Amino acid sequence: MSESAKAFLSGGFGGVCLVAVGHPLDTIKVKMQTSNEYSSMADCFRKIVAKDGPRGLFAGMAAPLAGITPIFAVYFWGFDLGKQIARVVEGKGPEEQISTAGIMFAGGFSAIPGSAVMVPGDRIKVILQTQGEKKLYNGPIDCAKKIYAEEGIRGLYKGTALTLLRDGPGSVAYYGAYELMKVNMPNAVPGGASGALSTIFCGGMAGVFNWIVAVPPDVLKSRFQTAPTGTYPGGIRQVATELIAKEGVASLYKGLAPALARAFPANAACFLGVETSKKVLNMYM
Ligand SMILES: CC(=O)O[C@H](CC(=O)[O-])C[N+](C)(C)C
Repeated sequence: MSESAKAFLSGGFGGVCLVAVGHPLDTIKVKMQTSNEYSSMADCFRKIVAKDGPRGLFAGMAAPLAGITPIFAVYFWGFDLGKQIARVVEGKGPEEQISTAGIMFAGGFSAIPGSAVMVPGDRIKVILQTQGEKKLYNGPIDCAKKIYAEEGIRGLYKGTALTLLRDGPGSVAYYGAYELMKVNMPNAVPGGASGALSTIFCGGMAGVFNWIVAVPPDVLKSRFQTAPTGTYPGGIRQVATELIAKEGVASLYKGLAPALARAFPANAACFLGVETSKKVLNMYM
């Protein structure tokens, strides 16, 4: 089996591990980003559980679970493709380590195919996570059908530019941090293999670096994607200027705490899933 196919399959498995661990914290993050009724993560957690029970924390999880496998498969495949491009540009062989700039390039590159598959599922997820009492949508399929009926394919791709703005720089930080930390760990082995503990630490930190960079565009994206059609004719600039004017610059970092709280465990699980499944694939294929 080719390295690209292995990157695709192990990325998909990593994505499943990430959702299983990270979705409840993602729900808290999106609720805090789109409403002012919560004073802290703990307050948000309490209010969700009081209102909807523990199930409330898992609202909208079917869409990312079904969607995250192909999304992470494509991201990790895109990263591998980016590394292959960098390797050719740098004139390196398949076993040779590419430069830091090459890794950063590959990370940013992965956001192009990654965002293309991520946006529709991500829009459905934030809408389901933030729908109030009225429950306009009966799950992800109903939500997708209604968006498509009302807004067409453009509706499903609403927020694409903001997703690229979030995941381009975010993926540079994500893959860059993981790869660079991994080769500098005390137990690092040439070629990249390392123990489970380093994978957990480097994977968790990759998630943290990703979100430090990604939260401001993510706040704008959540606002934009959940606003009624026609609210922001001026696009990204209008979302940003209105948010800053009404709620201050600090509001761009709304949801940072839950994003970081989710980032470490979810991405530690993701990279552990990726590395473990890659080892299994290497053993048998
Ligand atoms: C926004 C997002 O999906 O970030 C991923 C990490 C996470 O915590 O979900 C990283 N990446 C964009 C590289 C897939």
